[in-house]
Amino acid sequence: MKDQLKSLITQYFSMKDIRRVFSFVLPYILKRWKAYIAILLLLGLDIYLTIAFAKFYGEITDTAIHGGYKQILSFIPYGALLILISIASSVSYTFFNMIATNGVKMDLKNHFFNHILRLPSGEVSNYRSGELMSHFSNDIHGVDGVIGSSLISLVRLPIIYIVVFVYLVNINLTLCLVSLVIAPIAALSGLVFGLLLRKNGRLIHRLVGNINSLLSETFHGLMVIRSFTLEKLHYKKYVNQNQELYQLELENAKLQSWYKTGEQIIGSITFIINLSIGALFVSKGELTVGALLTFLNLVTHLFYPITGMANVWAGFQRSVAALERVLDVLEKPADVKELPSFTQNSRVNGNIEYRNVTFSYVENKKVFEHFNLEIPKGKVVALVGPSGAGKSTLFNLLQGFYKPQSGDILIGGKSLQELSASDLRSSIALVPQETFLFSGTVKENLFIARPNITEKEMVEAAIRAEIHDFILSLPKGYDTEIGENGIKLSGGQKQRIAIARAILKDAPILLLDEATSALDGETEYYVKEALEELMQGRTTIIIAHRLTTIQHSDIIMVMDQGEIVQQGTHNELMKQIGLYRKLYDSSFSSKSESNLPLVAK
Ligand SMILES: Nc1ncnc2c1ncn2[C@@H]1O[C@H](COP(=O)(O)OP(=O)(O)OP(=O)(O)O)[C@@H](O)[C@H]1O
Repeated sequence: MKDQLKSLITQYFSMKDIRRVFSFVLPYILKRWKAYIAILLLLGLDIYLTIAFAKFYGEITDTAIHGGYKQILSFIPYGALLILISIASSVSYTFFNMIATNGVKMDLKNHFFNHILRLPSGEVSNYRSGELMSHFSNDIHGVDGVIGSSLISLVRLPIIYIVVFVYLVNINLTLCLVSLVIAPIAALSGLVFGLLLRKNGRLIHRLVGNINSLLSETFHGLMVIRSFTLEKLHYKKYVNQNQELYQLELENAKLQSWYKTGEQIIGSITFIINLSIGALFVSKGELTVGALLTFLNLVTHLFYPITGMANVWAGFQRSVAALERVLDVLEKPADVKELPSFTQNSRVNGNIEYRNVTFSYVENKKVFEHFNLEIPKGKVVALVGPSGAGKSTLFNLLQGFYKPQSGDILIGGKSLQELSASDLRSSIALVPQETFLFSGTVKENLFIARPNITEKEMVEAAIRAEIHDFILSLPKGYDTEIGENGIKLSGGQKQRIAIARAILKDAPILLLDEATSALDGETEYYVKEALEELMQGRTTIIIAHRLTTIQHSDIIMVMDQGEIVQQGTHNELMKQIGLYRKLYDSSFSSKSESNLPLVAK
């Protein structure tokens, strides 16, 4: 317990975390420097107005006591001017503070999104999507504590304290010294409060991240949850996490209300003591009523800058707790400098060569060791092999999603290391097993293939992919909404959209991850023709499951445990005793030849 408290206190005063957060937000603050300068100037005005108003109350009171009606009237224009300036200052302050706070937050979110898009695939797959969402929806907002008005308070509070102190010493030194006794109490209570809030803040951010992950997983895996009747279990999990969050937030609210009450009590005590002593001075004629009023008006400024500074510090702590989760992601090195985008002119083509490649996703579990494979330009190569042989990994490596630990991958003699992600990925069209459709129309989903696609090209591609008639049968044809918010397509329909995308991308290298079940016999017949046409003149690698595809490929590579164990044409391989024949026989024993899922799973 003692050690825990000690480490909490050490953390609380550790400048390392604060420095980490500041060095991160500083460039964003500097980008909005005009707004920050404006806020600083307005703070000067605010300090002037604070003193001016207090002086105004005092003087008008003394005039009311000693002077006449006419003299009081002469104060009115000055008072009105002060009010006008105060309104203008407050409106401008809100405006500039909005720019300084929300502008920084906007830039930060953009940067964060950009960074995630550039992170290596292996890194991103380690994060739960709900957790990443939570960084955007929750954690980044924690930056409030170190930017905008919170940051300006670092300058504002000490200045206001000094200015008011000097001004009040001039009014009455004794009263001023009495007020100073309160300062240590205010400082201590502020620090304790910040310490406790930091601890809770960390727990709350972590819990919100977990809750978001649970929600995201639940919605993504709803079918699995339903088929395994996990609804009750997931509901209980959610309720428990929510309850935990509620307790933490309740604790936070209690802390804050205690702190506010304490602040009010100390403020009231200071006020009463000052009023009593001040009244004594007034009765002795050492102080005018107006001067006492001015003093009482300003004395809170000897108190709240201290608690305010403690609050700012607590705000820093909360921000550190929230932002360290974001920083953990941001400090991971990105894969590419620029966000990749489609390039037409610097696409690559040629023989594809995996040269002495050693690769593992996780340490000590090599998928490939000194792996070699050459795929001739313009040929169709089918990869077959049992599950886990490394077929998909070959695709991942070729597209640069993962980098080999040693060895090299070359296209047309050029190492992938020399190619930009834009050039590499613009050269490859992938038809995956599972097609992802974005929320939007059919047209939008086809147009993502590359920029500047014409309507004519789009329709031609859809006709070739045997999906045009189906699209026309949809309520709004190519303008029908599909994806999450729209009409749901079958696996086969989605795959044909993916083929149309590949046709439109018109890339020199084609990667097909054949689905075993997405296409029925009839559709396959049509799609096969489209695919065969698409493969013409392109270097094609197919993770093949169907006999028809395998038979029409130029070379079949049989893979097992990260190695090519056999290669040749279908007829050549059938003559050999080996894995290919084994896979073929086991698949054939129960299936008809026309639509054959060949690869053993
Ligand atoms: N993202 C990943 N992280 C860690 N290991 C992975 C990852 N993806 C694949 N693996 C592992 O790498 C090995 C090769 O997997 P890969 O997906 O390339 O096989 P495959 O031949 O395509 O299998 P399938 O036909 O079942 O898709 C497997 O042992 C698998 O568990």
